Order: sequence, then C-alpha cells, then structure tokens
Amino acid sequence: MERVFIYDTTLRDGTQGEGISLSVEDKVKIAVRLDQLGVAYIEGGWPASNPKDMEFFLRAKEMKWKNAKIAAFGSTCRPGTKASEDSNLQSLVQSGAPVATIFGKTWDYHVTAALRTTLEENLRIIYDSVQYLKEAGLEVVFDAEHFFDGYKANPAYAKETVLKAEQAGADWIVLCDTNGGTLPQDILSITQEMAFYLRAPLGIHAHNDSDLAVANSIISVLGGARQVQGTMNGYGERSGNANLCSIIPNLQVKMNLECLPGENLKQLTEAAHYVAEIANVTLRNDMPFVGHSAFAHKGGMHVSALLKDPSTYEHMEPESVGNQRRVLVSELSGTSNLIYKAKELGLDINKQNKETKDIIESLKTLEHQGYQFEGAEASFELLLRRAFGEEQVPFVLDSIRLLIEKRSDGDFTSEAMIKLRVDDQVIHTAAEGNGPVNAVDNALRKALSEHYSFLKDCHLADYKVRVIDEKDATAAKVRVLIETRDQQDAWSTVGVSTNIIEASWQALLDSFRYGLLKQEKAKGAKEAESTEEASKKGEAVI
Ligand SMILES: CC(=O)SCCNC(=O)CCNC(=O)[C@H](O)C(C)(C)COP(=O)(O)OP(=O)(O)OC[C@H]1O[C@@H](n2cnc3c(N)ncnc32)[C@H](O)[C@@H]1OP(=O)(O)O
Ligand SMILES: CC(=O)C(=O)O
Repeated sequence: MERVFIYDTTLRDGTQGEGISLSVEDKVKIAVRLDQLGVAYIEGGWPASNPKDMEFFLRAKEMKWKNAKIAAFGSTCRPGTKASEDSNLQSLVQSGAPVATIFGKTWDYHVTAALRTTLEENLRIIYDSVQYLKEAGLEVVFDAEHFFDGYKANPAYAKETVLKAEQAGADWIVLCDTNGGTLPQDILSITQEMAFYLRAPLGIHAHNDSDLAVANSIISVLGGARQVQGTMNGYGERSGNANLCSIIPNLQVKMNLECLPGENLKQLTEAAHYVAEIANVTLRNDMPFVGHSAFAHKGGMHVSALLKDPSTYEHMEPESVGNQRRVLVSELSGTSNLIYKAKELGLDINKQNKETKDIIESLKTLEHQGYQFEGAEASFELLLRRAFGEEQVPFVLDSIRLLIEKRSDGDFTSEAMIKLRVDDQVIHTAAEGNGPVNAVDNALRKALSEHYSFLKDCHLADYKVRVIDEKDATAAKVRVLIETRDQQDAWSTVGVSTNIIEASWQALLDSFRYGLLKQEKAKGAKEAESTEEASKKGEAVI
C-alpha cells in the first residue's frame, strides 16, 4: 500500500480557530494521542510566537514519540535580514524539533503588498531560510503560502519561489490554498503541473472557506501530493482547515493509501472525540465518519434494507473508523426500526407480533403529540418494555404540591412537597430547589433514597425545554428532555405537556424508572455470571 504522510497542525493552525485555545498540558495530551493514532508529523506550534509554544517543544524534546516527528513552525526570515540572524528561524533550531516548517510568499501580489519587498528579495529570503535550517540539520517543510492564488496570478514567479526552496534543500514543498477559495479542478491541474516541475515530494495544505478543503486535499493526492496537512475535526482559522478525520478514512479505505499504521484507523472516532474534549468544543453529531450520527439510521425504509445488508445504506463499515451503527426510533420508523432496537435490548419481536404493531402505533401517536424518542432512548426502551408487560411500579404517587415564592427582597424560592407510597409505606417529604423542577427532583430523591440506593450515584446532567406549538405562546405545549448520569452511563428521557412541571415530572419519572431498570439488568447479569462460574467449577470437579 502506498503511503501518504499525515501532517497534523491541530496544535498550530487549529489553535488559530476562533474559540480554540490550548494550554501546554492540553497540547502535550493531544500530541500523545495523535502519536498513538499514528500520524507522521505533529506541528506543535510557532516557538517564536509565544512562550507557551516554546515550552511545548522543550517538553516534547524530552519525550519518546512512537510514530510522529515533531515539527516547529515559523516563517522565512524578514526582508533585509540574514537568515542566520533572524530570531524566528533561530528559535526553530532552539526548539529541538527535528522538523522545521516555514511558510514563504509565492504570490507576487502578497510579496509587494503584505511583505512590502521586491520579488527578488523574497526569492533570496526563501533560499537563505531553507538553507539555514538545512545546515542546522533539520528536515525542512516549505509551506508555499497562497500557492494556488499565486500560480493563477503569475505562474512563472510562483514556480520560481518553490524551485528556490527545492534548490536550498527543502525536503517537502507543500502547496497551500491559504485563502481556501480554489476549486478542486484547479487544485488537480496545478498539483499535477508542480509534480512534473519539481523533484521534491509535494504536500497539500487546504483551508475550508469554500467547504472544499477535504475534497481539495484528496484531489491533490490524486495529482501527486504525498503529504496532507490538516487538523483534527477541521479546526482552524475562519472556516477551518482540512479535516483529517474525513481525509484519512477516504484515502485509506477508498483509495487504498496508507495514512495510519496497522489497525489504527479504528482509533479515529475515539481520537476525534478526545481532541474535541480537550479543546472544549462539542463535536457536531453530523460530523462524517466520527460523529455520533455518522452511522445513525432513522427512515424506516433504510432500516428495513440495513437489516438485510448494511451496505445498502452505509458507504463503509462504521467499525473501520471505530464508530458504530445506530438505529433511531421516531414517527419515521417502520417495524424494522423496532425490530432492530428490540433485538439490541434482548426482546424477541418480529413483524407479525401484535405488540410490534401496537408499539409503532403508539410511537407515531406520541410523536404527533410532541414526544421525540430519537433523543430519549431510555423513554423509548420503557415504552417498548411496557408493551411487553414489563412495566415497573416502584411507587405510587399521591400528590405533589409546589410553593413558588417571589419575595420583596428579590429572592425567588421553590419548595416541593411530595406524598407517595412504596410497598404500602407512606412517605411524605419536602425539599427546596433553585427552581420548581429542581425542587421536585430533590423531593423525589429524598422520598425514595432510602428504598432505592442507586439514586445516590445519579444526577441530572442536562435539562432542555423546547416549545412545540409556538403560535400558542404561553399556552403552548413544551417538550422536556432530561439527561441523567451515573458513574458509568448517561440516559435521556422525555416528557410533554402544556404544563412545564408536568412535562418535567414525566421525564424525571422515566429517568428514575430507567435507572431502576439499569440496576436490575446489572443485577441479572451478575447473577448469570456467578451461575456460569459455579457451573464451570462444577464441571472441573467432575
Ligand atoms: C498562513 C498562516 O497561517 S501563517 C501563520 C499565521 N499565524 C500567526 O500569525 C500566529 C502567530 N503569530 C505571532 O505570534 C506574531 O504575528 C509574530 C510573533 C509571529 C510576529 O509578530 P510581530 O513581529 O509583532 O509582527 P506582526 O504579527 O504585526 O506582523 C507580521 C510581520 O511578519 C511579516 N511576514 C509575513 N509573512 C512573512 C514571511 N513569510 N516571511 C517573513 N516575514 C513575514 C509581515 O510582513 C509583518 O511584517 P511588518 O511588521 O514589517 O509589516
Ligand atoms: C501555511 C499556512 O498555514 C497557510 O498557508 O494556510
């Protein structure tokens, strides 16, 4: 399998994205994860830019890297200065990184308008800078900034700039679509032309301003590029950089080009989420390949075909990138969705079951009323089990009273009083909260915690309210989605009503019931395990 060298610039160009800021510790963690994933290069930052980036390199120098080379980023020397006296170039050497990546101007307009120097001086600084770094013993990557725009404006000059870098000994010439405005057909023809013109291996660095960075990177590889620069999840300045999480599986699975060693592609989804977590960015569900919804199927027709053969509605196996297939249930479901979900839950149903038809009908009716089960899988499981006669009645509610008080000092207080029965024992208790729903939640927990100890480990992680019939203003129905977490899992439940407290109560109740179900399942699994162990021991004695 031919190799494409993956060059990750999440820690440099990625941090040029709005809202992305990484501490040294964050950078080290991400670099370690990228090295495990198996990328060929990790660009750690620009050591002359700030002390944080320099500190990263000083730490990276002391660490062992299994797969990746660490690259330090900078620019060509300033016009009018010698490369050897340029502090930015010196810091690349001082960083201790084995690879230096410098960007240089290739667009004649940029040379005169931004760098404010002559075309000749620009050629000089490119040559001198690359030569200086080569003499210092570094592998040198020359990022040809604005190459495609430069080529269109003045091809002879653009070609001369990269030829200078090659003559000075650059190990890679990376063609950059810096403004991200180039179309794939131009990327292809210009890469092909440069592959013919240069001896040094080529790379591509694409920005996503036209939503084409992934396509442009792939087509550049088709045109001869053998290094692809990009970032995890496409983080980067403006609309981002080329997203490596899409480029890598496309190249590796569909074009049979090796980007990551061995079976490492299976780590991609986990690595993408890990980087998002450290960067403190919520990864969009619809991210191709690695998103939570990337292999989620909702339409009944699709699920019906999937059950026959997943390739009918999947372009590749989700497991190959470490993701997984999911089937959603909603008003768009057919019986196939139900059968799939039920199988996952260990319930045996088929198209002929009366229960199957009843569940589909009640699902569609409830969704019509405003419930939404695709985001509330725990409520759906309870619905399914109820249809099979597995409903739990852990307590009987007598009443809930709420006291909401707005005081003259400005305080708004909420208190819930709850009366319920567990096994004929009447429990009557009250609790305060920072709002009425919180007060009800606290009161319910207080009332039940003695009987149901698992409640201690559960907490409300998210609470969302959505108005369903907006035109009815304050008389509209609301849908409440609650996410509950314990030490191992998270589960979501739903409630719908014209009264927000009632909708919240339904969702809270489902949350509690699901927690209980989870506990029973865990108990069942443990018992089954010990029975199996006991029977194994018995066999051994015989
Ligand atoms: C396409 C890219 O993504 S390139 C990377 C862009 N990333 C960043 O800029 C983030 C890190 N940058 C920084 O921390 C700062 O900009 C620094 C420390 C590098 C420089 O800061 P300053 O010295 O204050 O300069 P400032 O940022 O205002 O301007 C950049 C200077 O570099 C010059 N410059 C731009 N490109 C190049 C180049 N390829 N070679 C040499 N000099 C260059 C500009 O002409 C400008 O010079 P001027 O001040 O004489 O006009
Ligand atoms: C080098 C770089 O980041 C660019 O040209 O976009």
